[in-house]
Amino acid sequence: MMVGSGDNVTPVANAGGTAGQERLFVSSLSARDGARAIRGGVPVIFPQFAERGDGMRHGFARVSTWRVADSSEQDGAACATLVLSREDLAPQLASAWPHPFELKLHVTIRARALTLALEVRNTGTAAFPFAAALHTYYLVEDVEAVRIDGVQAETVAITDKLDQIFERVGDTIGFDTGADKLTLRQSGFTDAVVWNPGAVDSAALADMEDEEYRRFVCIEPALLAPQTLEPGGSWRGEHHVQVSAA
Ligand SMILES: O=P(O)(O)OC[C@H]1O[C@H](O)[C@H](O)[C@@H](O)[C@@H]1O
Repeated sequence: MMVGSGDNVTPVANAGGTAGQERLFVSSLSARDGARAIRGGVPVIFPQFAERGDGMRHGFARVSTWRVADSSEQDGAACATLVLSREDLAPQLASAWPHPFELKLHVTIRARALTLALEVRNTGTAAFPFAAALHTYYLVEDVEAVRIDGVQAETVAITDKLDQIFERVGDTIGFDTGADKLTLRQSGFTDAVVWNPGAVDSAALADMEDEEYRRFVCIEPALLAPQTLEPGGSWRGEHHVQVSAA
């Protein structure tokens, strides 16, 4: 599952007064039929990150069909809550991860801001460990113009493939897209992952055009060290994207 997929993409922000400007990248070759994870938007990573675990790569949440539990308009914001629980999983996914759980993704979209809040609840009778991330694909004009501040002491620039984990980051990341500036805030998520495949890896990805790597960067709020959730326990991570300047 991802936010901002395909034809019904919702603009995150009107940067610099440009109405309806798309902010999230979705690859032109991405599967949209649920057969594979969507290459773009905001895939929800749960219950494991990448191959840090013995389950499927990046977990099952991004290849499962979530339910829309609620949608509304409040104070000028469009809101929706999406839910995924064990009962929603395809049988082979459910049998591979035998823990009753509930995920809720609260999405709030304003003219110049997007907030995603992910809640994880243990609805079973035994503790389980999990990791999580919101694998946000930001659309940019030219990845080489991107500058990222706040994940390490120095500004991060992307000149080739970059796949880097930044542990224990602060709660605010400055993201200069090259065209304008976004402020990213996160809570609950302790880490951040920055990823761009570069030319060589991009060419090897079946669900991306060879040159599309130039058009995005992933900056992913993440909880990488597996967290143990006791029965009845819950965890919440928030991700807030704000257009701060044109
Ligand atoms: O190709 P995917 O399974 O969607 O993973 C895409 C990328 O996700 C994260 O950013 C990881 O840090 C990368 O190592 C990985 O290549």
